[in-house]
Amino acid sequence: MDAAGVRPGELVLDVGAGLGALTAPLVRAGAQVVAVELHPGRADRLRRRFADAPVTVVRADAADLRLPSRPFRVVSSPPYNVSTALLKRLLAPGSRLVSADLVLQRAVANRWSRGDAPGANRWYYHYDLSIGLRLPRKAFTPPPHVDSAVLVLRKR
Ligand SMILES: C[S@@+](CC[C@H](N)C(=O)[O-])C[C@H]1O[C@@H](n2cnc3c(N)ncnc32)[C@H](O)[C@@H]1O
Repeated sequence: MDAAGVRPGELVLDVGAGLGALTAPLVRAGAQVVAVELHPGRADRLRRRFADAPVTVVRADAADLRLPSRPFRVVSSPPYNVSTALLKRLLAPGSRLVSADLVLQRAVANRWSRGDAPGANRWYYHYDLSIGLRLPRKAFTPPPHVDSAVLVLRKR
């Protein structure tokens, strides 16, 4: 969250919002948040938890996301199995994405930051991609089988 540098009033998507671990600090930073969550029970809990906050909860598949028509940022820890589909969607022509800070499987984040992802060369004209915080598996409960890292995208 600190590294993302979200400012008050910015529109931020939290994709795979879970129970709101990132949604809550985004609200504290003053963001207008769209929390996307596929699981119906978690989406309901998010709605209840953020009923009085500037949070819109959308029950949707991250791989099939409708993007905002105005500039937006993404701060998210999405499910690993939709990482590639989500990145392609965020970087598709016409996207108003300004920046993204995504917790991904480290190998996937490294591949994208090296420009070694399918069709990746296209977006290097428009975005800088780099590796941010490295997160060991023990940073999560329960620990996954792989390490993670934040893939940082910034529009040039
Ligand atoms: C890795 S957890 C992250 C939860 C929370 N953001 C956090 O940092 O603790 C991913 C979340 O994505 C949700 N999810 C799984 N598949 C999804 C999909 N296809 N679209 C949207 N959300 C999905 C899961 O239900 C889960 O809550």
